[in-house]
Amino acid sequence: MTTTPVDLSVYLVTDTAQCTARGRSVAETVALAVAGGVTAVQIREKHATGREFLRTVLEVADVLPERVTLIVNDRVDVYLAARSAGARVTGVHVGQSDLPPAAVRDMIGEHAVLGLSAATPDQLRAAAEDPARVHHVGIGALHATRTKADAPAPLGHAGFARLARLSGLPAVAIGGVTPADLPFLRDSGAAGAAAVSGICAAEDPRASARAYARAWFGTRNESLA
Ligand SMILES: Cc1ncc(COP(=O)(O)OP(=O)(O)O)c(N)n1
Ligand SMILES: Cc1ncsc1CCOP(=O)(O)O
Ligand SMILES: [Mg+2]
Repeated sequence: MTTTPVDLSVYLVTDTAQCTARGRSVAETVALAVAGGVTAVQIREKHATGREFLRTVLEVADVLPERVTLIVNDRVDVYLAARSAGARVTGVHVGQSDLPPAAVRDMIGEHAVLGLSAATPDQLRAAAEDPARVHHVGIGALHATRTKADAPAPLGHAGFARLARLSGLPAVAIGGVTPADLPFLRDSGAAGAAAVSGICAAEDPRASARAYARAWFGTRNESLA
């Protein structure tokens, strides 16, 4: 059983209110961020109706090149509806209070990518052992964040590195992540770094995404030089 290969290195998680406050739609923000070098995008909608959420996913899928992974936060029904509509969506991200991985896996099928939030050694162990084949974990909060009111307490670099070492699955850092964190995260074995406000609330999402991509890849990738 295989899941789609994905590159989570520079992972944009969207926030509609932050995009709107900058006078841009989520899809416009994503298009700029992709031009700047993000490799994965998660659509996260905490206040939208199902219909609005689906519309946003379809709009984003339309502007995404095939190489960029598209993940739906929380809503398996929205993921399934987007797939039924022919959109290229890669998977779903759920947290510890959302549907359990086994229920999600049953609905999304064997090939879809399943991400799970984990903030403790027990949660990491359970994720790695879960027969639902969790693909990767989101570990946070790295730093304090104003984007998610109920985010777990900040781990700091040392706390993240300890959890990433314990994780049997690829680990993405989230929560207050800035480009300055990326060399440390990469060196501590993270599979990627996720950012919301650092890109959605930026004056120039393309330049901001580029700063994350350069910090992660260096100038190995000539298009980022
Ligand atoms: C990559 C990534 N990691 C963690 C989260 C947080 O998910 P969750 O704990 O379910 O919280 P909400 O995002 O649903 O508020 C994430 N979304 N992405
Ligand atoms: C969704 C989520 N999960 C843990 S922290 C967080 C929000 C991160 O937002 P920001 O990158 O703006 O700090
Ligand atoms: Mg969730």
